[in-house]
Amino acid sequence: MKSVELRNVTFAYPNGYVANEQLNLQIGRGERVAIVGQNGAGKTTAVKLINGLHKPTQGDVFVDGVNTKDKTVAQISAYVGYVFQNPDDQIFNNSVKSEIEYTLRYLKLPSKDIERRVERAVELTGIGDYLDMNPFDVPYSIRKFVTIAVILAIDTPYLILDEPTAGQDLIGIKKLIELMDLLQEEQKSVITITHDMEFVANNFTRVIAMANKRIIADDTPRNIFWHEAVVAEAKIKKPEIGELAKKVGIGGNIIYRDEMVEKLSYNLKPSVN
Ligand SMILES: Nc1ncnc2c1ncn2[C@@H]1O[C@H](COP(=O)(O)OP(=O)(O)OP(=O)(O)O)[C@@H](O)[C@H]1O
Repeated sequence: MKSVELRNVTFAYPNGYVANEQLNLQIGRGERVAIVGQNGAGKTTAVKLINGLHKPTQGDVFVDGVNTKDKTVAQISAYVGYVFQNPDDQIFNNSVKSEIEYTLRYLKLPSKDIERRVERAVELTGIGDYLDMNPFDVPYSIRKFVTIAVILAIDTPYLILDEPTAGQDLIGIKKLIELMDLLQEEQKSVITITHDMEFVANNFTRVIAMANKRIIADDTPRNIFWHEAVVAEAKIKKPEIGELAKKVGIGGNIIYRDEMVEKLSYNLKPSVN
């Protein structure tokens, strides 16, 4: 099966700080996965292992069966695209268009192909009005879409989005969801780090919870959000509806508004007897 896989992976930064311990994880093509957990749990470190920016101190990372230790970051980035948490850490060209074109030119793709890829990435991210602007002059929410467009144009089978909803309004979030749906239809994998639990509950079926350098759960949103020990250890919050259901003592491990409405209307139905 084509997948990214972490096998018994431990990673220590050059200063000796161990940020990931004994990670085991497999994500197949076409899967959509959310990684959640407290600040400093090791989420960003883990995804940087997937795209080869970090190489494991112990254990192995495979991308479609190839060990990342045997490849350069540039080689792996043709398979795994990483959209940084902060777009300013990623952007270095002086126009939006040249930012999107940069890697494609580096890869020496034919100009017709570059044009086609840029056009598609721009259309999918809706940034057509900003192409000639300096990326640092466009609003933060758009700048994030510029960095997403860069990765879309490279057309990698795996995409990592670090905090994609941060700084986005409802329109931006809707655009992101449409994008993730489309990528999934194309059998591409989207791996998303996020602190936005509503976004997780509504858009993912697989959630990986991290705490203290380790993966502590890999399950559905409902099982994650109603596993109180996981919620406490990963320091995550249930989606608001889940919190409310817990407060008012409604059973059923609710995490969605519709479930809440259904449960409440059922409870309020007059008894037949
Ligand atoms: N270059 C580095 N050198 C040493 N320690 C680092 C380095 N980068 C990160 N760390 C440490 O590794 C730990 C894990 O960081 P990481 O960024 O992976 O966490 P995270 O779960 O993504 O957190 P957040 O949600 O805040 O982004 C943190 O304690 C962080 O301080």
